[in-house]
Amino acid sequence: MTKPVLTVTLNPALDLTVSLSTLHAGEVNKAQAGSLRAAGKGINVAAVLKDLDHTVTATGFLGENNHAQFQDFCEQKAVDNRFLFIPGATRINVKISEVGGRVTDVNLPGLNVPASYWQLLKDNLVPLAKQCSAVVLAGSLPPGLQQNAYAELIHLLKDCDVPVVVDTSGEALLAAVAAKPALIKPNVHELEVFTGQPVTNQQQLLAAGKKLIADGIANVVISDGEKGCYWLTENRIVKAVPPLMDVVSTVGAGDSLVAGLTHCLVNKTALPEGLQLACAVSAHAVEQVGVGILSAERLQQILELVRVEDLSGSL
Ligand SMILES: Nc1ncnc2c1ncn2[C@@H]1O[C@H](COP(=O)(O)OP(=O)(O)O)[C@@H](O)[C@H]1O
Ligand SMILES: O=P(O)(O)OC[C@H]1O[C@](O)(COP(=O)(O)O)[C@@H](O)[C@@H]1O
Repeated sequence: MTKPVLTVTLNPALDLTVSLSTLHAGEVNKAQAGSLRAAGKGINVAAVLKDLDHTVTATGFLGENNHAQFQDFCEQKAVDNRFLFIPGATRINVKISEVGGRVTDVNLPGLNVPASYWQLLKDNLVPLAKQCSAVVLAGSLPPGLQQNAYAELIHLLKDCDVPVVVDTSGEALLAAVAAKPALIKPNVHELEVFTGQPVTNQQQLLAAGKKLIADGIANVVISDGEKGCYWLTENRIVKAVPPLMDVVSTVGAGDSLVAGLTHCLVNKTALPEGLQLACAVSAHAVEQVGVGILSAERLQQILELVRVEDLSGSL
């Protein structure tokens, strides 16, 4: 039996998605539909990995006042639930989804993590990770944690012989990169913040990616919304471009890409096939509210329409 993937969600969220035709800011808006789902980056990654047939263990922090939906999620998806409960309520993030695909996100800071619970999470991490095939650290850091929190976890995981995948932003990403995880997945905006340089074309994007490779990150994947994604390694650069999709909501596209990339790392799927699959998984996410593989047939249809390009010549 294959080993599970461990996902770590330090700052989960209940995503309140409201769908309306057009958002009028500053006015009373009537929504057509709404839903509240267990989410946050690592949880979305866990959901997609399950659909890609991985066993998954999930840890992180949940507020003890409103964890039912997360517990249900783990039960329904058969995810091994190793969350720690902390005082208070998990944040609710609001996603306003308009016809035509525009999404307005309102994300709260999250629940304060007391120092004793952070220590407990770190104490539990290594024994869990030693049984796993990969560890995914994903999402923003909640109040109470230092910006080097992911870097600390990466250092702890060095003894476990598992690839560590990181998806975060800002200072947390900066500190994490210095600790050298196996794979990072910034989007273009996160890359601009990281480098302090504009990334407005492919040349600038590749230059920033190559700098990260030179800094010792083995796999740098840069996502650029509907324009697709790039996977850079020391000796290869591959680009994947998704087909034109009917967008329902782009929330969770990045997390789905991370799940697809983790799947490829664990299965040692070669490039360019790996990026083609991960790109298809992420494009499939925009056809739905939430994340997941709705059917293997649909994923296959999208996969066949993803264009891959080898840019290794520009190394
Ligand atoms: N409108 C879209 N149509 C098709 N695929 C998309 C679309 N938006 C995102 N994707 C896919 O999802 C990936 C991640 O999206 P992106 O918006 O870059 O990530 P993040 O959510 O982290 O900002 C993209 O690289 C692409 O493969
Ligand atoms: O941890 P952060 O950065 O605040 O992001 C949390 C939000 O991002 C999501 O995980 C979606 O992320 P992506 O759209 O980047 O895949 C939401 O479910 C959640 O509300």
